[in-house]
Amino acid sequence: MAAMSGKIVQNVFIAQFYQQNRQFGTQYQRDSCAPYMRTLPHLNGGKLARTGISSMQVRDLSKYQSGFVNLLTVNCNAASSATTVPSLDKVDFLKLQNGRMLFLEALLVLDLMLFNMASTPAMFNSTLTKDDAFLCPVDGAIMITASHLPYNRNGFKFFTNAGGLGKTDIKDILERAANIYSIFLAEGYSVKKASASLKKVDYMSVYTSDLVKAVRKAAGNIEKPLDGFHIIVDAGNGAGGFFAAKVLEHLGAITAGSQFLEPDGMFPNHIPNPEDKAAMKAITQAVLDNKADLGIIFDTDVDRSAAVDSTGRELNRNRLIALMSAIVLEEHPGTTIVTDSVTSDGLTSFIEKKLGGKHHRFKRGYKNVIDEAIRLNSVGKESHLAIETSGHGALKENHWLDDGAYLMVKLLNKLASARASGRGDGSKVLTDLVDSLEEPAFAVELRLKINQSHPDLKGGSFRDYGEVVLKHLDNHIASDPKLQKAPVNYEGVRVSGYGGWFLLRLSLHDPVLPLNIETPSHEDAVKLGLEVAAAVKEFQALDTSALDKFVQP
Ligand SMILES: O=P(O)(O)OC[C@H]1O[C@H](O)[C@H](O)[C@@H](O)[C@@H]1O
Repeated sequence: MAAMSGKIVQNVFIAQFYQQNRQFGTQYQRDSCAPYMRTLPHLNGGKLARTGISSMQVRDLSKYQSGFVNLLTVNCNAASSATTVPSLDKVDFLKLQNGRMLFLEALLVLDLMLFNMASTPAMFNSTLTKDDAFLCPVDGAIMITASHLPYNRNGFKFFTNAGGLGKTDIKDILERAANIYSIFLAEGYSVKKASASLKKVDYMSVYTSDLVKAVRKAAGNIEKPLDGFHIIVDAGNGAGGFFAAKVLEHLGAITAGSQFLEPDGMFPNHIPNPEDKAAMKAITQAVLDNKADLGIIFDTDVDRSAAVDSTGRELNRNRLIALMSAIVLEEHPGTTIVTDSVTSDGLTSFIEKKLGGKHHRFKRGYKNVIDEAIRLNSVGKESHLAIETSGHGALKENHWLDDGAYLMVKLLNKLASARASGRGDGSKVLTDLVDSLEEPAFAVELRLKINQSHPDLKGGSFRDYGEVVLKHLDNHIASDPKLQKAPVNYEGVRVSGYGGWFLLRLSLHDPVLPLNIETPSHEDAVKLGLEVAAAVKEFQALDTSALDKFVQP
């Protein structure tokens, strides 16, 4: 994911663009994203093959917007910002990069629908699946969310069935916004009038009923296939609270003890992130305290998830990948599982030796893994699952939509079908599937910052600098007989040694080189850490303090 720096405009707005790499038809995406061009061709009669993820977010640091998804908030903010309109007419829109103007543009569409609070996958789903009553698939969807980032990092996400937006798309949208804004100024601006065309719909009920149907179907069309199961949801005060009442309870599960279901962008309890230790501790504790069968945790906008079994064993990161691989490989023997780059060696042996599948360890970044799985299929290499240790996961059967709720539905299917076939062992059915996964005794991630203002960068970018560091490390490894470079590697420098491995790579968005180490012991990890420290010590702009602290005797 490439990031551009934010800019302060008239001390009122700060915005940043976050973009991801994309490999698909930018021209088509640009055209399909113009909100007032409603001639988007619908492929396959509405059931659309997805070619990517919406990946542009215009971030707005308004402190009044919370960190979860709420399209109603867009409406309210746009209306309340009307008082600031006069000061904006002098603004260069291309510098503004602010979401409010995009809302003005959206107001020109006919058939504009307001979904209220929704999850990221639900928004995307609305561009993919057919529902005549809701005019779905819609041509485009826009949401406001900070994803798992703090409340002051809200942004706009744009969804079309064709994938995300590129830099040129953003420029194009802002130019159109500038034009439309001048028309508004000339003809008289009225949010009230424009809002009258808004149709408020409860799209989440459409989306959740599909999830419910999927579990019922997997259990042989039983109405309440989870009858009596006690399943706890922790939404971390993000947007995922719906899963308890709208999915689990409809399937017959008891959800007592579920926590932090009420959206609160200040996240007063814990960060909604299935990789976060405090978050995993909170759901684990809730499962144990309530003697529940299973715990489910989502990130803020529900595109990531993880679970906890009845014994309190966390099913996240490599374990969640192993579990999903076991389920998918039962359905599609021999298929390729695409994962991010920081996955364990033990996961590879599990997928390949135990499950008979293929592990394609690719790059970090959910869009990267999904796009790679789509590419593999396009060249005749079958893949049904793309999944990251972060908890993002997408299945071919679900239009390659990275949907944390759908991942959990796959686990529920397993519970429900086991129950239906008389093997009602609760979450043991799941845990047994990953029993033989070998896990490292020691794992750590250290993030080494690049000081972008250091003279050592010689005016170049942090990326260029990071690449030089990686090249240097690569050469260092080649001359060390104790270390072996991974024969196949798509990102950074991955090296085996001392019974474990390390990977140093560039962060997708930050001026940081994350270093992951997994070894049989802390001592072995220190040995690998010392190798890296020796190789990078001459790079003055690299802040190695985290590594230095780690390798200290
Ligand atoms: O490269 P990093 O800084 O570790 O961040 C990588 C992560 O960034 C975001 O959280 C994306 O949603 C993830 O898909 C990605 O894996």
